[in-house]
Amino acid sequence: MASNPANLLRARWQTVRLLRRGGTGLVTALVLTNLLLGVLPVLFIVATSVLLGQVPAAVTGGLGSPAWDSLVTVFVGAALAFVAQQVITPLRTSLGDLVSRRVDQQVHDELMAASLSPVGIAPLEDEENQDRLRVAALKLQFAVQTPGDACAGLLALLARYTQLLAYAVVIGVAFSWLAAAGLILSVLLVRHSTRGGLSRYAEARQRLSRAERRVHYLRALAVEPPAGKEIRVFGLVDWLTSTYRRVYLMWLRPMWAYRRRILLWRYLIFAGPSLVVGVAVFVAVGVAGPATLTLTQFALVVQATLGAIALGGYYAEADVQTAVGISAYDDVRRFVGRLTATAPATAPAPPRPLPPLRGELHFDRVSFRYPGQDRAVLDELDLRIPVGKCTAIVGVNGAGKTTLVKLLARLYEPTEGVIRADGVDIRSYPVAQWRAAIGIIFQDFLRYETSVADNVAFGAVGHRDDRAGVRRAVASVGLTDSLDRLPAGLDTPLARHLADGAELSGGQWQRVALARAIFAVQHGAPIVVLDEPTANLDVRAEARFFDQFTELTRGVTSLLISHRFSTVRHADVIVVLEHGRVAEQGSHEELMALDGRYARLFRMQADRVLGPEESPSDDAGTREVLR
Ligand SMILES: Nc1ncnc2c1ncn2[C@@H]1O[C@H](COP(=O)(O)OP(=O)(O)OP(=O)(O)O)[C@@H](O)[C@H]1O
Repeated sequence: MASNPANLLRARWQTVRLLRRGGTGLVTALVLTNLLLGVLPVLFIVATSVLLGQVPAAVTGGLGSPAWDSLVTVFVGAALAFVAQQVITPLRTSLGDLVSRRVDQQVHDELMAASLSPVGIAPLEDEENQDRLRVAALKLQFAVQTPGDACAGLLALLARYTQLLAYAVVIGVAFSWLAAAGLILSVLLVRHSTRGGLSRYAEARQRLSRAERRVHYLRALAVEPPAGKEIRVFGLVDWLTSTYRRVYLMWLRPMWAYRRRILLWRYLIFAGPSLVVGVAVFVAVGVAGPATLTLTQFALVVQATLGAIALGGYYAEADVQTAVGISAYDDVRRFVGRLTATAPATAPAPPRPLPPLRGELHFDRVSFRYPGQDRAVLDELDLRIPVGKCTAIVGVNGAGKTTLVKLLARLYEPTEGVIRADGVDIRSYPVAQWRAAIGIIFQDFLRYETSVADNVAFGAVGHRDDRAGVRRAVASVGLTDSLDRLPAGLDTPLARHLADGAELSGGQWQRVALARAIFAVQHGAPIVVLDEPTANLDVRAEARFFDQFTELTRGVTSLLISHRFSTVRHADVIVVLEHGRVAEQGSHEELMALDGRYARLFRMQADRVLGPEESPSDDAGTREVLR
């Protein structure tokens, strides 16, 4: 959150507007309870001061005298004011919690809607967006000083400031308006230092959020099961504890410096003068009071002055909540704003329905650079993928194979050039419709913590009820037997921590993902893309999968990305990608005959399988080995 006053004011105003989401009835009730909590302490000191003033007359009049009766009435009034405060304070807390949770729920919805809104994923990967989102989402997730808390805190301030105003009125009426104004001024000065300091503190925390992210990452390494294996096996405990300590201090030391500068010095600078004013008023009351004031007035002014001075401090129910919560909501707003401001993928022509594909997918001089990166991953790539055939893409790590798939799925748009389907720019089709035409299994496919059936059916979510189709897809990847052994078959949730949940092996998960792609094909996806589909499969499973896959994807345009040549060689066309361009393209036989990069890579892998002496020299033999 930017520290300039205009931005601060804007952020506060946004939070005030957020209050509407708490519901009119609930917010009104919270406003009223806060106003009451502002007035009741003042009523209490008025009552007790009057009580004190009436004591001499009541003592003189004795039990049962009118003065005594009046004393009792005032006492009851004071007691009522006291009891009402005790009753209303927890009520205010509960109402505040309700408003807070209601507001937070809606902020969560806003955040999710915004995160899901961009057509591609580039805005989600933006570093600044990530930092803002992480901080705001963490606060929301753990309900720590959330935007909702800021709303409840803002209303809690009503109670405090109403009280301050009422004390000032009491002092003005009973003693001196100048003293009242002086007191208000001194209290507001201290408040300014406290609140301003807290806002800046929240801002400083935002500035150090990257360092904080690293602290959280290292903490997670220590406590989360996936990292637990390697940390122990590689003996990384000492490394982890010392790195954590170093990184934590790298975050904490500037935080301490900020705290000293922002909180301590600000407090001393502002609190000093205000203390002088407070003491001056108090001395004036002490000196002039006994001569000019009645007993009631004297008690009233002393109590009101003490009460007002006590208000010049930190408000536990409002200060951190508003400072941090307002900053959290500002982060959410900025994140949402940046995402919605991201230009939607431009359609060069009015959207049109997707006709059946007949010819080719063409990456027409496509260049691509990831946002914020200098290096072009794809460089005027000219690649033609024949429709209805199986094309394999090979290339060294980082050659841009997965990037190519992300562009095809329109998760990013090319920096230059156009991707065409049968000559038509794919951006002229509605993005949802285009994506529905592609079944993609990414290398890092998602393992949804839901049933096996859902994990498969998410390949064509519109056909989630097609249990027979799910079973067919599962059978085609050879998973039927293993799944039958699960507690609830296809309905078994794939997460150990869920009731009756199960955990699958890496290879079983990969088969589930492949079944997802097959399910998409069953439901008419004309293009299927598999990124490293067999990396976790054993040799038999791989061979079986390809027999089935060829059968099931007959007529479908399939794209295989793999480092395993036993997978690649099944393709009709093989493309070697290098430095973001096509280096070679042809069938396995053609590329072997060419004796270029592909042939070299192929032989290298054969050598690894059998050793160079046994490595078959002729192509037919090599094929046999790698099958
Ligand atoms: N989200 C991203 N932001 C920035 N750079 C990225 C991103 N994703 C990938 N890259 C970079 O783009 C380059 C190509 O990555 P890509 O994943 O397409 O390679 P690949 O050919 O699929 O590699 P591999 O065989 O290792 O899977 C790499 O240098 C990588 O560092």
